[in-house]
Amino acid sequence: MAYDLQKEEDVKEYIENLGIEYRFGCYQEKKPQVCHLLGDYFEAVKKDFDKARKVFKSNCMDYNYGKSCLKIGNYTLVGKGNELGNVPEALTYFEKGCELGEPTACLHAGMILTATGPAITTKRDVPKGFNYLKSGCDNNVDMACHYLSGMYISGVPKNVKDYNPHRPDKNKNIEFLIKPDMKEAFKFALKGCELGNVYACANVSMMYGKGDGVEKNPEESKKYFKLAQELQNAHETTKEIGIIGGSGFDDPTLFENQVTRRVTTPFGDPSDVITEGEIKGVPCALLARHGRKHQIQPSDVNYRANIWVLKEVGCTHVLATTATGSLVEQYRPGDLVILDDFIDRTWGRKCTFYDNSCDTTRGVCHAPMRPAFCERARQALYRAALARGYACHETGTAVVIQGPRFSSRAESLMHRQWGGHLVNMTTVPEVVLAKEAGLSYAAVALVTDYDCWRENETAVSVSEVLAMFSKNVQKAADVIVDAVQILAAETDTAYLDAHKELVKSSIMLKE
Ligand SMILES: CSC[C@H]1O[C@H](OP(=O)(O)O)[C@H](O)[C@@H]1O
Ligand SMILES: Nc1ncnc2[nH]cnc12
Repeated sequence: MAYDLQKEEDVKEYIENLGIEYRFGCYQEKKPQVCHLLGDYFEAVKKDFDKARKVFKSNCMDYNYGKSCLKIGNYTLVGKGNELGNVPEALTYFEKGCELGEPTACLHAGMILTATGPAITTKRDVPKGFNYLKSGCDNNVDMACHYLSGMYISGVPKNVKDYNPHRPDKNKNIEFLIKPDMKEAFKFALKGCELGNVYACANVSMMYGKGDGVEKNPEESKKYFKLAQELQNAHETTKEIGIIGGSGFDDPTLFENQVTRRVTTPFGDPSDVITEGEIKGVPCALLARHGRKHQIQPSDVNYRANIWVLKEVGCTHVLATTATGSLVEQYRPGDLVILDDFIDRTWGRKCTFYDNSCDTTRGVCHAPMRPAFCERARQALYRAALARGYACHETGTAVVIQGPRFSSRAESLMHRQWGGHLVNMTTVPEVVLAKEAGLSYAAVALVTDYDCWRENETAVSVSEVLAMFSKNVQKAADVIVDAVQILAAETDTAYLDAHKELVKSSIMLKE
């Protein structure tokens, strides 16, 4: 029958029939391509992730369909709901997917096998991982080529602990599994760039500029720099929105068509995998600030890698959640607050990209902190909260303490006197680094407790924070989901350029 897809009833019927057709094609006719479509249907239309997972798994294992192996690998890597990800199991699916000719699965298998860092639970096998990455790159996965290029730029040490990323001169005598080789690095960067990877183009430009692995050529350097800029701008107008989930907030089921990627950065590994997908059609990327198992304490979070990775996957905005204590009576547990300022009480955290540890961020960056947060992103969060009818305060100053301990009573009273409304442990340096990265950044705080300043009341505890957060987490999720839509619908994006210009004008660099 012919459907008029302008009509709601026809669309509904069409979608139902599609489900029937896919079930028939998969269960009766046993066609793997149709089973994959059925999995997508369960995931994207029915939002029934358990069914989708079962279909993808069986289609990978029983019918050897590579694309389904990639899907079930991603599901297994991220975990779902309260179920945690299982990296070794995910790896088996990616390896199988790669062997079945699905090149993105090769990228994921290669990244897992070569990755290092606290979140890695698989045995490192660099030669095997290298081969997977090579196969991904040979089959035109730009990120695989970029990753290989990075391996050759720095070399891959046999023992990661021997390696000093900031002092190349100290690495001369250590044993490498892959020796630094700028010629190879250039070859892979060039291919990554040709495939449209902005960071690979930036590396090609750098190598031509310095004569690293290729003859020095300022003209070519400029050409590739321009290409990198163009690719970056093209990315940025697509408005991918990064979400940093704080304590109690890391729900990838918000996403449609999700894939996960384990991406590293010049500043080390981010807290966990990046989950990319869409929220009602808007491209988004989610990162759990403390890792999905909440295994990283506030002062050990690699904030630089977290912000960098979101920028690297193409985010223009970052919306963050944070669980906060209240320092004033009117900000009650359960309320939302859109942060507009902070007082920094942290110490020893890496709070700038511009410390000469990375070639792409040279000079000294004196970023202005008034306003600290992006006003447009803040307003999007606030409008979203109001439209939902949630108790939400339009402004609030967060005192950011070092943690992991909570404040003493005397400190809490002092923070109140300073004019703080809220207290947490993570907004600095996250907001500062987002500013340096030229991103539009805002944070919705969920008030979980009254810290410890009130007379005759027990002091805050982790169980209180988590219980309050989980009771109200839906509010934070709703506000983020709606703010994503508001930001994506905006046509005047001059403020995004202003963020980037601000960074440029804040950098001091003598040529
Ligand atoms: C779990 S209690 C303290 C912890 O909660 C907040 O985390 P996040 O900002 O990531 O939501 C607070 O900043 C502390 O890190
Ligand atoms: N009272 C508090 N102090 C610091 N961080 C917090 N996160 C939630 N409540 C907090």
